[in-house]
Formats: sequence, C-alpha cells, structure tokens
Amino acid sequence: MTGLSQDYEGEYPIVVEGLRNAFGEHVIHEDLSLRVRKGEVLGVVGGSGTGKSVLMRSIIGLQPPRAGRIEVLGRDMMEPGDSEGIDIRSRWGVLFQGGALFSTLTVGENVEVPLKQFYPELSNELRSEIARFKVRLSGLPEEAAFKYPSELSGGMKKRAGLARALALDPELLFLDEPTAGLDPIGAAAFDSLTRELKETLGLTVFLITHDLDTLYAICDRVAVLADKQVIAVGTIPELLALDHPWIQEYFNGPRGRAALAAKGDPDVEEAMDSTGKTGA
Ligand SMILES: Nc1ncnc2c1ncn2[C@@H]1O[C@H](COP(=O)(O)OP(=O)(O)OP(=O)(O)O)[C@@H](O)[C@H]1O
Repeated sequence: MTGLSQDYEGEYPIVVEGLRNAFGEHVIHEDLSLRVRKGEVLGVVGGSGTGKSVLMRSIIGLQPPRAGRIEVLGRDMMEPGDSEGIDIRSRWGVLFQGGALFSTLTVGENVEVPLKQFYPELSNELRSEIARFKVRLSGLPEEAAFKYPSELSGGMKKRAGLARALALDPELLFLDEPTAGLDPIGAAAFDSLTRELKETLGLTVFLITHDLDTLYAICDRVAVLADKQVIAVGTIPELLALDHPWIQEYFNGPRGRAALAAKGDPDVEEAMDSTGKTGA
C-alpha cells in the first residue's frame, strides 16, 4: 500500500534551488538552496523567525514560493500534479509543531485520517489495525489508540503525531521542533525513537530544531538558516570550522558546549578546540 514500488532511487530526495519567499514586503528567503541526501537526518537550525517552518511548508507544497525550484522525490513541486502517479503527499509524513491532532478524534482515528484519504478502499478493520500498529511503532501503548489528545501528556501527543506521520509508510519524514516542550528525558527518548525509525524504515528526515542535544544525538548533517539563505550545510565539526558569528555563537556558546559535554564526541571536541574559542 505504500509507495514502495516507486521508492526514490536518486541521491537527493529534496532539492531546493533559488527559493524566494515573501509575505508582502517581508522577504523571508532570497535565493535559498538546499539538497537533502537520501537516508540522512538533516537538522535545520537558525534563529527564531529565519524561516525554517516556512521552508518546510514550501517543500511540502503548503507555502507556494514566489520563485525558485523545489523537487521532492524527483517530482517538480511547481508543476501541477500527475493524477496517474501515486499522490506525492502520500510519500511523506509530517509532524507539525504542537502535533496538530484533531481533538475530537481518538489517537487511533487521527492516525486513520491519512489512511482514509489515500486508501479509501481499505476495510475499517484493516485500517484500524494499521493505526494501532503505528501507535505501537511510535512507542505508545496500544491502549493509547483509544484515548483523546486531551488525555495525553505532551510527550505522548508528540508520539501520537508521529504515529499519524508514519501512517502511510512514508519515505520522507518532516519533523518541526519535535522535542520542544519535552523534559530532557522525554526529549532524549524521542530522539532515540527518531533515529531508530530512520534506521529501520530507511527514512530521510528533515528535522527543524532548536535542541542542541538533538543535533548531536541524531543528525547526520545540519543546515543553518541565516540572512534569508542556507548559509552552510555540514556535519557539526565542518560547521565549527566556519567563521560565521551565528554558527560560532550557537555551537561554541555555553549551551553548545554543554550539549557536547553530554554527548562527548571527540571529533567535535577537536573541532571546537581548533577554533581556539572557549565559548565561556
Ligand atoms: N502566513 C504567514 N503570513 C505572514 N507572515 C508569516 C506567515 N508565516 C510565517 N510568517 C513570517 O515568516 C517568518 C518566518 O517564520 P517561520 O515560522 O518560518 O520561522 P522559524 O524560523 O520557523 O521560527 P521559530 O524558530 O520561531 O519557529 C516570521 O517572521 C513569520 O512571522
């Protein structure tokens, strides 16, 4: 039932070139380019309001850009849909900030929404069985499928949102600040779950975060948004070698150093030392 037969074979399932986004006179992105590699967890960071969520919304077609090119899984997103192929929207899952669950539906019914939309031919029984499986896959007990979002803790809501994002066995997973508002233990558990799902399901993950621990724990590369563009993409040691003030302040500041100390990555420590900054 998934896009398995159409799995993307190219190197970059997400390609953005020359993107321009603006609201009225307020320009958010100008000539922004980014390539996401197949199978990676790409962390997307940047100051508040730099346009991380707008970028994600443009990639998934919710925010049509003023200019530029966006290609997802080999499909030009600026072109009208091809009714014969599998609907491109069924090949990604999205966890929006705050979970965006329907409050009047149970968790299981929330997970069933995309199944109903894209696979209306499924029987009620099979659909509900798939939903319960996705709930368990997201680390929730199966009984959570019968609860309403208001009955769940913040961490459980995130997992419920994740279950819905995984409903259609996506190739791409978009996560917008998944650990925001979680306590450190809950955040670390969510990070491990994301990494585990990525490895076992072969997902490519576009992950917006402010959480330095998440970057160290699960991201293969990090893209930095500043000055209306992606100013750098690379591993954390590669980013540390750059002289951009925001990058240095972010990774080499006290919080960046604390996150590194918790992770204890010798490659990053060496890169930090070679910058000669104490960050204190
Ligand atoms: N629909 C909209 N209409 C007008 N302005 C918008 C709209 N959506 C976003 N913006 C503006 O675009 C800018 C970027 O917003 P966005 O939510 O992408 O930032 P962000 O980098 O994700 O920030 P944060 O880290 O705080 O979540 C902000 O100035 C925001 O006010």
